[in-house]
Amino acid sequence: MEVLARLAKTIESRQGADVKKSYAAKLFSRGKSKCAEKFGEEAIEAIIAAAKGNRKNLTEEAADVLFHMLVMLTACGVSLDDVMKELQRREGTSGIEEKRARATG
Ligand SMILES: N=c1c2ncn([C@@H]3O[C@H](COP(=O)(O)OP(=O)(O)OP(=O)(O)O)[C@@H](O)[C@H]3O)c2ncn1[C@@H]1O[C@H](COP(=O)(O)O)[C@@H](O)[C@H]1O
Repeated sequence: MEVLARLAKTIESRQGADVKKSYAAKLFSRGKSKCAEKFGEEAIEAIIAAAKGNRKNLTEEAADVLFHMLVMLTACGVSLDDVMKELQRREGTSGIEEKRARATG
């Protein structure tokens, strides 16, 4: 978790940085749609690794997914803290129960 929080801070600090020196800055400079597209590409690569049952490859692709998700969130003005708060709000509520409440409510 500490690594993810540190990475989020590093990524935030790359906004407006030199695109020749920072990959995150390069993505930001291409706009939020491009950041979202890259996240989608990495997610698909993770899906393929999972389907193939390749644990090493899936671990690497999952790291790419998390990195690109943080870039996308930052580009859209959503912080990791915002997402953590949403997860915290959901803590203790079963997904099954939540879905049932949505269907009936
Ligand atoms: N965790 C990562 C990380 N994971 C993946 N990547 C990069 O994500 C890219 C994905 O590769 P692709 O082939 O899909 O993309 P590409 O072909 O380079 O780009 P496109 O032309 O397709 O847009 C590679 O360049 C990887 O190096 C990362 N780049 C940076 N980080 C972290 O982010 C920090 C800030 O990085 P910079 O912004 O580069 O300073 C670094 O210190 C790292 O901790």
